[in-house]
Amino acid sequence: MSDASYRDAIFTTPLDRVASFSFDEQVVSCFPDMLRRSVPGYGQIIAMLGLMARAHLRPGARVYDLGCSLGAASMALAREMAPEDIEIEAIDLSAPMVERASRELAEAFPEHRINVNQADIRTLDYQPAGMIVVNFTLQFLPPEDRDAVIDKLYATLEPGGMLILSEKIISDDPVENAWLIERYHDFKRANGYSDLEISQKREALEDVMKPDSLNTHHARLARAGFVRSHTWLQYLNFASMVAFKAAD
Ligand SMILES: C[S@@+](CC[C@H](N)C(=O)[O-])C[C@H]1O[C@@H](n2cnc3c(N)ncnc32)[C@H](O)[C@@H]1O
Ligand SMILES: O=C(O)C(=O)C[C@]1(C(=O)O)C=C[C@@H](O)C=C1
Repeated sequence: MSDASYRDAIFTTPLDRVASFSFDEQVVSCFPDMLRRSVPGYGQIIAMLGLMARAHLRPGARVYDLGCSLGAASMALAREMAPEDIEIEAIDLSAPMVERASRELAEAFPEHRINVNQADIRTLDYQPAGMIVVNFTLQFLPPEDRDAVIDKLYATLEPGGMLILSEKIISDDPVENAWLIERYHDFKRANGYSDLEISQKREALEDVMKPDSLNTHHARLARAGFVRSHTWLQYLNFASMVAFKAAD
């Protein structure tokens, strides 16, 4: 497969039956364009990851990139950190994502210690880490599995460790929620998606992606043991949170 990135045209034609969204070859081939045009704040979040690592990571510590897709977060971390200062474990369940991410990361950062593995973040055998990035991945797990994953990530972090959790969110206030979704659809239209593409994508995601509210996320983080968590970015119905484990 070529590494070229194509324009996302997956939902441009009317479909008799819209299949559930999955991270297959078709999505892989247009994924950077899809993220850029579909996730408000995506570029800003990625750009901050290296700076967060610089500010908080113990030199040489392990960092997990969970649901790494094509490795954009790992790339941002490697760009900012010297090879001896970071060891990256990038994990994804999708074979085509892992195949392409491992090739591109090895080409771009031959000196860095970056392992890309196909695995389920719910059952992964985690090793101690200083930082964990979960960028738009938790939302794809069944809601009943999310508490246990966050508990595992808490246990994986070293004292003083940091979790970055980015997610599509809902608002607990129905009026605010409807407004955010309407403006999000405006955002997509402004980025070249048609009404048909927007509605078919929405249908495809309905059964596979169930966003939580920020309150639910922060309550889950607190319950897991994180000493503090806050939302460091919100752009429409997309947000990124940071959570810290207490230093010993
Ligand atoms: C929206 S994408 C993540 C984008 C990526 N983190 C970035 O910043 O560019 C969600 C990814 O999570 C992966 N994923 C979904 N469920 C997973 C699971 N249980 N274990 C590992 N990866 C999973 C998908 O294959 C997909 O590549
Ligand atoms: O297009 C949407 O409606 C989205 O929610 C965007 C979103 C995401 O939030 O992860 C959904 C699926 C793809 O992984 C890329 C982006």
